[in-house]
Parts: sequence; C-alpha cells; structure tokens
Amino acid sequence: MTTETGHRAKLIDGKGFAAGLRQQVANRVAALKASHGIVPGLAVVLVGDDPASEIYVRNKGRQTLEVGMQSFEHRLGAETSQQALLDLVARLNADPAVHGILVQLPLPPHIESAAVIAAIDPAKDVDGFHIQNAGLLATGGRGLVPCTPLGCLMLLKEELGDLSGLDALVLGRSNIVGKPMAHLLLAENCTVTIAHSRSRNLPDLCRRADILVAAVGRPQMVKGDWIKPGATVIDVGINRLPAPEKGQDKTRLVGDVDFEAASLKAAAITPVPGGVGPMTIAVLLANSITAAERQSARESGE
Ligand SMILES: Nc1nc(=O)c2c([nH]1)NC[C@@H]1CN(c3ccc(C(=O)N[C@@H](CCC(=O)O)C(=O)O)cc3)C=[N+]21
Ligand SMILES: [Mg+2]
Repeated sequence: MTTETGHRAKLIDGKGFAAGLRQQVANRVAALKASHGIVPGLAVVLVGDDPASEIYVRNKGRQTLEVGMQSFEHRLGAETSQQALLDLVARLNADPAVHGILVQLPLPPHIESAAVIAAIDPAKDVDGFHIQNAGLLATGGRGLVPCTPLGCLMLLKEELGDLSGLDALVLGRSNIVGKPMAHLLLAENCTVTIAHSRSRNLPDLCRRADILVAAVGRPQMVKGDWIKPGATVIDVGINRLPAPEKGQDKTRLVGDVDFEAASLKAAAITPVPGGVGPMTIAVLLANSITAAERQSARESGE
C-alpha cells in the first residue's frame, strides 16, 4: 500500500527480465538449428552516422550474436538516396539468410520512411512497423508486434498478472509506441485512454490510471501528483540531459516521468536506464526468432 511517507515503489527490473528473455530466444535458436538446420539472421540498416544510433546498433549486433543468430550490419552514408536504400531492402527481402530486417529510424530528411517501411517484406519486419503488421495488431491477427510496446506489456503482465478491467492511460500516440501499446492493452481487456500533448486535463487523466505508460519524449513531464496511488508506471522515455555535475559535456538519461516523485506514489515503476530500453532489444531478438521459425515452417510446408 502507498502511504504519504516512506513509501517507495517497487522497481520493475527490465534489464533482468530482458536477460531471461534473451536466454529463451537462445534456446529457440538452438532448437531451430537442430530441427531445420537454420541459423536465424537479423539485418540492421543504419543510414547516416548519428553517434547515439551507432552505439545502439553495436549493442544489438553483439546481443544478436550472443543468442546464436547471425548479424548483418549495413552502414550507409547520410547522403544515400532513397532508391539506393530501397534497393538494399529488396536484396535483404530476397536473401534467404536474412529472416529479420530493421531499418534504424529516424532516417535522414530526404528519405521518406513510410516508403522504406512499406518496402520491407512483412514476414521479415521485426520492428512490426509495416502497415500489414500494424493492421494485424489492430484487428487481432498474428503479425509481428512493435518491440517497445510488446516489451512494456511483458513487464506489465509479469508485475500485475491479469490486466482485465484495469484503467490504462497511454501518454503518446506514435505509430511506434503509443498506438500499438493501446491495441495490446485493449486486447488484455484494459479500458484504454490515449492521451497526448494536446489532451485537456492531462494530470486528471493520468490520476485515473491503474497503468500509466509514458511515451511522449519529454523529459520528466509526468509529475508525482499525476500518479494514482498504487499505480504501475512504465516509462518509455529515453531523454539525454546535460549533467555538469558528472563533468564537462557529460549527460544522464532520464525518462518521461519524474522518477523520484512518482516513486512516492506508484506501487511499481520502471527505471531509466534499465527498464524499457533493454526490453526493446530483447523483444527485437524474440521477434527475429519468431520470424525465422515462421519462414522456415512455411518453406518446409508445415
Ligand atoms: N527501427 C528502429 N527500431 C527501434 O527499435 C529503434 C529505432 N529504430 N531507432 C532508435 C530507437 C531507440 N531504441 C532503443 C533501444 C534500446 C535502448 C536501450 O537499451 N537503452 C538502455 C540504455 C542505453 C544507454 O545507456 O544509452 C536502457 O534504457 O537501459 C535505447 C533505445 C530503439 N529504437
Ligand atoms: Mg504528442
């Protein structure tokens, strides 16, 4: 129970859960090798040389190898044309060693990301961003589900068990997190509200939520007194703030939630870092083995 003084929310250990999920992926990779002689392959395409994306792509590559899958990294210059990128996607679609394709977003402004996403074979779309996968999620079908919201749902079910009947507030309406998150929660029988920067009475909307998923990309926007006592808070935000106390040019990561204040109200909360971020990569690997299993089953007529 929450009280005015002394209460601290339970920390939801995304980093630990992600490690367990990667172990399950490794077991499935080994099983697919044994049964079909197939080594799943994940291709990651990075356009431009954003240093933050660079680190993130390197981590994905390392974890991909650790679970026994093949990793193919394609680094293209910032001036790469849309046609050259579409040509690469077509080659990856046709490559039988590639079971999953991820094109790192955001793309440079001269490239239309919708056109690139549309070009990815939906069966290899491990980000779950293709219209076919988005449509399957919205209509209850069996597609590939975007990694970040699926990771959030796994943490919520681990923490709460059955979510039926709970009031869920999703703050943020992106195609990448907010909208798919809302569909996943709806499928778990939550009463779902999607709120965003233009919503009226945001604090009041949040205060009604048993489950609050914050995915707006605004550092520490959700205040402590926006949290319903006893709520479960999932913080998707990864915002880099200057941290002069750590030294010149140093930064620290903060979420979309004022963590310290929210911890005094919530029953459980994800930290940043160590919460949703590691889950995103682990679910990417889970989606990749799922894609490989389905492609190999289809090819062998199972
Ligand atoms: N097509 C595409 N798919 C993506 O899934 C995608 C993308 N583009 N573009 C960039 C964002 C960002 N993203 C992160 C994943 C993991 C961490 C992560 O592991 N974060 C660690 C900390 C990392 C650190 O210290 O910088 C944590 O939160 O604990 C962060 C960010 C996936 N994205
Ligand atoms: Mg908004």
